[in-house]
Amino acid sequence: MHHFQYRQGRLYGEEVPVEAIVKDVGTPVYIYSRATLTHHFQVFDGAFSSIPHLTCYSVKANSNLAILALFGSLGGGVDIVSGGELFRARRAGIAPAKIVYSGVGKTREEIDDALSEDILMFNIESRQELEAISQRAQALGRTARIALRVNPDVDPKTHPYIATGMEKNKFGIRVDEAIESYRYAMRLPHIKVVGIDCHIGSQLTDTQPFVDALKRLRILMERLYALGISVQYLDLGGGLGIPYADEEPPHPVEYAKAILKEMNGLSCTLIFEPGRVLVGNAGILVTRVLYTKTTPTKHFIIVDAGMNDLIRPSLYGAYHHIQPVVPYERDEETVDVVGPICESGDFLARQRTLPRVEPGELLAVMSAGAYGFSMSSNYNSRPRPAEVLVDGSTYHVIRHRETREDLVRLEKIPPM
Ligand SMILES: Cc1ncc(COP(=O)(O)O)c(C=O)c1O
Ligand SMILES: N[C@@H](CCCC[NH3+])C(=O)O
Repeated sequence: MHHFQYRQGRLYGEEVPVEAIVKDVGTPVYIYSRATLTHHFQVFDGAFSSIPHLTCYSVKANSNLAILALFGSLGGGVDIVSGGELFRARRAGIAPAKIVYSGVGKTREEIDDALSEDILMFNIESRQELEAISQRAQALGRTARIALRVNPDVDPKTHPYIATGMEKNKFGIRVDEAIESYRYAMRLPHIKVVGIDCHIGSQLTDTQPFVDALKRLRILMERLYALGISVQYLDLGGGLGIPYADEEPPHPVEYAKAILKEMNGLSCTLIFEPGRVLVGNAGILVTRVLYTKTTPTKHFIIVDAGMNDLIRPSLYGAYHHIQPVVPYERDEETVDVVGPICESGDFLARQRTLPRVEPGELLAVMSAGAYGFSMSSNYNSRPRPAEVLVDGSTYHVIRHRETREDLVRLEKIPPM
């Protein structure tokens, strides 16, 4: 369910015509719907209302302060993976007691910042990291609450670049090393073992891998319990997929049912780190057609958004539905929708059947709310797009379009 629908032949974000936003803000522009974001959060969070839990939105999916503040206002916490994300979360008013910190490469400076903020929990990904956090906590006179991120070695059946819970991935600690690591953690000064964590991958379209991972974590928890180590938090990560094309991922309620069934009376507070499922279909990227071009083998639609603005098609071969902002009856053709970047890998769609579009026309790239702006870059010295949050019949620019001055702001020419 999302709030980007046609009304009287024009695409709207909630009550606002997309063309009106473009007239004001230009293209390319990311547009998000507050009603959709709110609905998605409430459905996900509400699905677990029968047990103690904390929904920690995964900041990397879309890191705009307005989005973080919105989820914060709905009772959410956050999952962070860097000092930059910690800074954003705090700036958006997220309480440290609702922040969990994952990631394989936390630096000393980042660890110190998170210790000083007294976040809820570090999700530890290696022995060396555990030692580093213990040392820093001791040096700062703090106690670090920790969970070990366990790699349960289950196949999430997703794109290999975004599978994280298999033995060959860099993430987490192997299940058979976990017991020893927990015993070790219990002996370390200034470390308080409070949880167990896993995150097996992203864009999962089946509940089974989540259930399989939970089964393995349960067994581990029981073994830990037998050794006198009990944990208060069970963090199951994120990963629930969304429909981009014809995928049929489980509804959050179905996902919750499968998890709650497998919990089977296990008593602890569940933590979730959903990203994509909350924001993916709550955002679109609007781009303008610059030119069309036909070669002996192809029709190209050249638009003003490129792989620097939305890298998912180029990086993962990901599908994003593309539709005209003002649709009307016309012939269709099979096209490549490409950007202005000087790379043949710069495309938003390949071999796609679309209505025959004209230069100047607006296209909406759907399902662009997750890993869209947050993965954008300035490649080819392109200022990054504006971001807009629609709220009923009004809208707010929640990030201004970058300027050319922004591009060179941090650069300096040394004496020549
Ligand atoms: C540790 C961790 N938690 C949560 C997420 C969010 O994943 P998703 O956007 O698939 O829900 C990710 C990204 O895959 C992650 O690496
Ligand atoms: N960036 C990926 C998801 C990666 C999740 C990070 N752990 C995507 O666009 O699908």
